Amino acid sequence: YNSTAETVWNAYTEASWAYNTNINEQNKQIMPVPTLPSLFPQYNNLLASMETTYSVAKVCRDENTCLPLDPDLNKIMAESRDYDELLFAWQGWRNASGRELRQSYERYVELANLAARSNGHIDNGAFWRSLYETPTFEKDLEALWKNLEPLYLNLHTYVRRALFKKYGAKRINLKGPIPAHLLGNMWSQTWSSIMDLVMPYPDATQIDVTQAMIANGWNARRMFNESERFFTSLGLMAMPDEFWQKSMLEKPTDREVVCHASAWDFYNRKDFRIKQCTVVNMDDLITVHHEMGHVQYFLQYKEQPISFRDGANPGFHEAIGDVLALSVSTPKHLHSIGLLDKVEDNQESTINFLMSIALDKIAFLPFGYLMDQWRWKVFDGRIPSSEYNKEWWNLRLKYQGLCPPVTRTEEDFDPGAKFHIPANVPYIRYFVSFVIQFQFHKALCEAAGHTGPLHNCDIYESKKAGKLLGDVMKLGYSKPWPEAMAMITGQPEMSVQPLMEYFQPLITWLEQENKNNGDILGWPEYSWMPST
Ligand SMILES: C[C@H](NC(=O)O)C(=O)O
Ligand SMILES: [Zn+2]
Repeated sequence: YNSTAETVWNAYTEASWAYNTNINEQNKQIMPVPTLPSLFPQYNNLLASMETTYSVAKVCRDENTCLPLDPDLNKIMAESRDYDELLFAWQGWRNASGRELRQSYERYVELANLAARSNGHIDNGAFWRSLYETPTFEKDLEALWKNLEPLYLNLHTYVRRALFKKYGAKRINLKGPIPAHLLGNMWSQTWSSIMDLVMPYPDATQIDVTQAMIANGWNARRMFNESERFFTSLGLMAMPDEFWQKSMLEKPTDREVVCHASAWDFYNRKDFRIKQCTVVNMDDLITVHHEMGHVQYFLQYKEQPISFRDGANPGFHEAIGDVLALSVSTPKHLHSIGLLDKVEDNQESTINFLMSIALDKIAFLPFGYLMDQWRWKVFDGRIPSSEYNKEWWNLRLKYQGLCPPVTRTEEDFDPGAKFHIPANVPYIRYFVSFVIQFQFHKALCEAAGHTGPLHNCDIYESKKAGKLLGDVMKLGYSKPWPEAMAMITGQPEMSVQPLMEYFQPLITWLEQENKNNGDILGWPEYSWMPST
């Protein structure tokens, strides 16, 4: 089986790569040709066409200026502070992507459930959850969220106050949800792009790495080289030559591609690639480490039988790169690679630094949690297609405290405006990753002999930390993930304690700040919407 599967999976992956890096009819046909005797050629075709619709969608200002998501609309969402310009990009993207996908998605749900049932699962959501081999998985996740919710509520209240200062009372209700297009990101999933609006201490150290990267002439290749250097500094593996020859590290100018970053295993133990439309900024430097973490995992488990060439659970695979990025993001490390001119070790700089990390890591948690809450209910029928968008916004309100800036209807299909929905990529893996990556970080910091606050830890050059991580990656999917968890952290469970420890100084500061401002946590005026 192993040798046959290697051949067949390699062929399919090559065909899929050809299509993802050059979207055209011919490559699409080659991909659904059932290299695997697939029962569902129409299923493969439907998946390909949904991913194509998403990846080629553009928003036109006028007949000769049409903007793709990557990099143009993402840049507007991150940098514009003009309420109406942000609304143009936000609404335009949902019209061009989500709306166009609603019909296909309804068919996809039927076929995905059919495929899952043909493999013995009650529905596709059950199949996705089965990969965690944890009977109490949903209960465990809810318990993690309940522990994290107070942290998110404090951040939400603080950011809402800052946006109130910027956009005023007509657009921000201090007792209501936040309009979803003002958070610096197309999906409001990470908020670090609005750090300038929420900076706790503007006179203290502020980490604007993007300017430094540009000023120091960084390019995509440099970003990947820096990431590789961090991995090898831990005694982990360098990228094989084929990686540098065959990866797509920048957006081509002569063809359509799927820009959403991804890492690829070609199942021949030699060929591993990343496809990323890299932009020179801090966000993408973190993404580079995220994707390189996937390739490191591929390299570490490549001698496993093909059935075990996967993460201990999907969350493990998403966490590896992010763990290293936690070290790279420290002022100390950024200074050592010439991206920060001075490191100040005082309370104000610490709060600024923790805020910049929290705007990505804490802000993300409710989004990471709700994405598959919505899909699990779609797959098991609790959310009928007639309520796709209503239930999506109910979850966005319940967990993220967001509201749409303009009225939504069932003509819209806002979940379809997020890559993973049309691309059939599960998402709870990122919620799991954002919790366990702090457990891994704490364990590796201890192995590296770090003393002092967890948020200052940089495991750079620690061979002990590298060995701890490498030994677990070598297992791949061959052992139950609690065993892998225990190998790293000394205990088998997911826990929010390391995350809370990391952010403790900020938690204290946020609680005090919100009290000083007389602000409430949450959004009791839940039906409020901004006046258009
Ligand atoms: C968090 C998730 N990361 C990824 O797809 O690699 C995302 O981008 O939405
Ligand atoms: Zn990933």
